[in-house]
Amino acid sequence: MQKPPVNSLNLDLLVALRDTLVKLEKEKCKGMILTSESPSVFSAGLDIMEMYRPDHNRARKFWTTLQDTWIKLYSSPYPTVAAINGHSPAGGCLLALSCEYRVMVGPKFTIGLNETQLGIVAPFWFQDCMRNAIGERQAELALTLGKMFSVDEALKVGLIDEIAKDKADAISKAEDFLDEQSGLPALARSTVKVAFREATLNRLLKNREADTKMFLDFISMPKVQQALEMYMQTLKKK
Ligand SMILES: CCCCC/C=C\CCC/C=C/CC(=O)SCCNC(=O)CCNC(=O)[C@H](O)C(C)(C)COP(=O)(O)OP(=O)(O)OC[C@H]1O[C@@H](n2cnc3c(N)ncnc32)[C@H](O)[C@@H]1OP(=O)(O)O
Repeated sequence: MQKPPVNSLNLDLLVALRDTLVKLEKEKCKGMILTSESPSVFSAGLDIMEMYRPDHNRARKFWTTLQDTWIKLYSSPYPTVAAINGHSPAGGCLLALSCEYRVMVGPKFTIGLNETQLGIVAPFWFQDCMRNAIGERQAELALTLGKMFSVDEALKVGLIDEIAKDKADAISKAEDFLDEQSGLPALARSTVKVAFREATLNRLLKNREADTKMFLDFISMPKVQQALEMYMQTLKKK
């Protein structure tokens, strides 16, 4: 990802990500490493400006493109690794969680689904991804708190798989993971992957329109708009 300053996921970046994932699948990609050009941020998550005082049609397109991107990434037949070389809150954490393996550069960055802290709610499929990685108990604790994990904490709870000392080390560890996968029969590998992920995928696939409506209704609430405005001001003041 290369959208300075913080790879916030606006409609344009999501379209680019989705189209890339579609292309990789068509071209029978052997493996993908998702990382960031930024030296300190993997992705700041959803672009707050897409949710603040939104145009209804654009907000709908934004959300359905996010759903498309997640579905493509989460169900990709080829192996995927997140080389998390910076902070990874909320939607950034979702992207990492949707890969099969996570290597994160330590020690100073943080990762987690922090939505509760902003007065917004992580959608059920964000929650499912966290639950699938760290288990029901730890996911409930993390999500209700909106906890951002340090790299050490993330490793301990199973949110990431390995710690790297810098980006080059993260990429090298990610390549090791891909090398290990490359010797396996591709169809058997992808069938097992999708079997593990099917229930989570189907939950969104069967409820896409309801999920979109919930998002649009939620961001139309004055209280939510107020929370987003205050949050943007805090970020700008910083
Ligand atoms: C009842 C059922 C309800 C169902 C609800 C359905 C849907 C609700 C939607 C819920 C989903 C939300 C998922 C999300 O992803 S929300 C976004 C959450 N993201 C964050 O909280 C991250 C915020 N950013 C940061 O914490 C930091 O920026 C950082 C990533 C740690 C990087 O810090 P630093 O390097 O110091 O950079 P700055 O803070 O100075 O930022 C630079 C620049 O970028 C702007 N910015 C940062 N993050 C965002 C963002 N997410 N969106 C838009 N813009 C962002 C920041 O304001 C600065 O701008 P200026 O240079 O103009 O000041």
